[in-house]
Amino acid sequence: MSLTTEVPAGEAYAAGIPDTDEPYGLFEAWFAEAAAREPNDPNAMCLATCSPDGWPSARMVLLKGRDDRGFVFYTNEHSRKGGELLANPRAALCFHWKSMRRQIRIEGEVERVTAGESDAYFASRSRGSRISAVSSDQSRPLASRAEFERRVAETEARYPGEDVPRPPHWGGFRLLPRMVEFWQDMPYRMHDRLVFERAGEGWTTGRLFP
Ligand SMILES: Cc1cc2nc3c(=O)[nH]c(=O)nc-3n(C[C@H](O)[C@H](O)[C@H](O)COP(=O)(O)O)c2cc1C
Ligand SMILES: Cc1ncc(COP(=O)(O)O)c(C=O)c1O
Repeated sequence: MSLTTEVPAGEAYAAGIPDTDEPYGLFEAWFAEAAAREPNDPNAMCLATCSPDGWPSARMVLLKGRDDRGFVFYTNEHSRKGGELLANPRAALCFHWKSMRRQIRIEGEVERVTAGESDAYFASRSRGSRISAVSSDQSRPLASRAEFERRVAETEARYPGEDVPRPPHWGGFRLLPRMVEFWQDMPYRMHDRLVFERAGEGWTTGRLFP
């Protein structure tokens, strides 16, 4: 069974989302199409977190890994999102691929990835991005751009070689989905929505009114 349909450029899909009994195959099919079509960052997703007293916040992050456990992104744990995730480890993700008129929403609990996973990902980043991560107190007030540039120069001087160690507060989170919803634009706003909810080791599935 094919999980995807060719996207007519700039038009809505004629056919709806195919029935399937688990979400990951369909996610991979849509993600592969997005990677082939989107002009940049097909892995960009909106991450929503919530403070323990109920204030939500949302920002974009990049998906850096996916397996049967969940969806992985990397950030600074001292940031606003990091603090919220550590205090209230529940989150939501939202992909929107404009050229394909598709959305995927994912919700679930969040856990830290292992230090080994974070080390491996950090080591794969460019030297400049590692220097930047070490130099940035992400989400803290910054007096001026010059202050950040001075910090970057100090970090470069401290680590002249390739080895730029991962800060202990910089690492990955994995969202373990308990809900995944696929949304596809259809003519006259008669969109198609296919939702999956975790049920033990498997999934229940159904459609929602658009
Ligand atoms: C397309 C895009 C991708 C981004 N990816 C990440 C990311 O993977 N990790 C990250 O920490 N910030 C990323 N950012 C920056 C965040 O959106 C945000 O500005 C920053 O993490 C601070 O968020 P916070 O104050 O809510 O913690 C990205 C921004 C954009 C626009
Ligand atoms: C501050 C920050 N950290 C991490 C990332 C994750 O992406 P990468 O590891 O490719 O830099 C991004 C991406 O935009 C980012 O802006």
